Parts: sequence; C-alpha cells; structure tokens
Amino acid sequence: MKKLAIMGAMVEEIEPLLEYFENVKLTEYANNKYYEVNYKGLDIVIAYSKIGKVFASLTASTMIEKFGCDTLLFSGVAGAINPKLKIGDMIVANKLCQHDLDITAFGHPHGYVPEGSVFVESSKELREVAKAVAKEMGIEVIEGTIATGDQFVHSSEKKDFIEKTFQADALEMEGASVAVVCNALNVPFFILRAISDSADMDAGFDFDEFLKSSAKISADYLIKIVDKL
Ligand SMILES: CCCCCCN(CO)Cc1c[nH]c2c(N)ncnc12
Repeated sequence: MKKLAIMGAMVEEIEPLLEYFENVKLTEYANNKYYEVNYKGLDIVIAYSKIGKVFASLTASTMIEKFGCDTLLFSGVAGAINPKLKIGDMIVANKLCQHDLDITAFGHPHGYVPEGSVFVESSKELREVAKAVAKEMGIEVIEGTIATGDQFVHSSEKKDFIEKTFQADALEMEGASVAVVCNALNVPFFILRAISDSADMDAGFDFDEFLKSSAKISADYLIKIVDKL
C-alpha cells in the first residue's frame, strides 16, 4: 500500500480520527479540505466529503486520482435496518447498493442502470483484517449489506422498502458511491459504520443525540485496523 485514504462524510465523523494524528498538513482543493499525515511510516490522507453520494464520489475520486491513495477506508455512522443492530453497534459492508437509483419504468430492478450492477462488493482482504482486529479487541462487528441514497431515512415505510428490495442491514448516504468509484479505479475499499439511529420516525432525534458517540466508536475501531495494515 502506497498511500491510505481515510474518509468520512461529516466533520463529526473524521474529528475523532484526526485526534490520533499530529503534524497534519492541510490542502484545500475542489471545495474540500484534505489532511495529510505520516502515521507510523504510513502516508495517510483524511477528508470528509460533505453529505450525499455526489460529494462522496468527488472526494473519493480526488483522494485516489489527485492524492494517489491506493486503499480507502470509510468511517461514519448509519441508520439500522437489521433489528440486531442497536445504537452504537458497528456494521462492516460486504456489499453496497443505491436504493434511490430507479429506472424500473423500463423493467430494470431497483438500484440498477445498464452497464452497472445493483451491488458492489468491498475488499475481502480488508474485511479479514477488520475481523482479526475485532477478535483481538473482543468486540462483535456485524458484516452485511449497506444501502445508500440521497435521503436521510426517517420513516418505517422507506426503511421497509429498502429492506424488502435489497435485504439491506443498514443505510446511509455515501457508501455505495465510494464503492462505485473505488471499484472503477481498482482501489480496495472498506466501509465501516456505527449505528446512530434506526431510520424510523425517531431517527432525527437519535441521530442528533448519538452522532458524536457513534462516530467515535467507528473511529476508534478504524484506527486499530489502520495499525494492522
Ligand atoms: C445533518 C443530517 C446529516 C445526516 C447524514 C447521515 N449520514 C449519511 O451518511 C448517516 C446516517 C445516519 N442515519 C441515517 C439515516 N437514517 N438515513 C440516512 N443516512 C443516515
């Protein structure tokens, strides 16, 4: 690995990560801030994209194409679909889809466009490292499907649609676009999310209450994975 990208969507998702680093160099580029650091001999670029698939695609592409990252880890929070996932629990994505991508009018399945695919798989190798770290730390991390869309989901109807259509375990607003970018550019990627809410009518309140603590849970585990790379 030449250079590692560590990405979040919100400043609150990368703040707990930046706390681990010193002598950080800031570069402003394409309406975004990129933090560069050398951590235990490893060159790392850290950034938060801003919310949603478009910003996440721009930042992931920039970290790879402009900053030369050849591995990308994402740390953040998500809404739970799988009832096993409680607030503060973590999910590692083995595959991701776009729940709001819809040309079903032409007989295509939800989440599909021609020459694309409904699901994109993350790096098995990175997931194996994460599993080993979880074992060492004595923590339980669920592996599952993450559905991404450009909406904050706060209704059982929407949540149920996503569950029924994609058998997703959690949902958020950036992961699948990071997956498409990394897959296209042949960069192994890993998406880690800690649960902040249950994507139901209470999601807005729970998100506000648990964003910081869940973002820290994800960050603290991610750093242990970085130490193992
Ligand atoms: C100011 C409000 C910013 C919301 C950003 C939420 N992120 C998006 O990645 C994760 C997330 C946590 N819970 C969610 C939910 N219920 N629906 C969509 N996304 C999420």
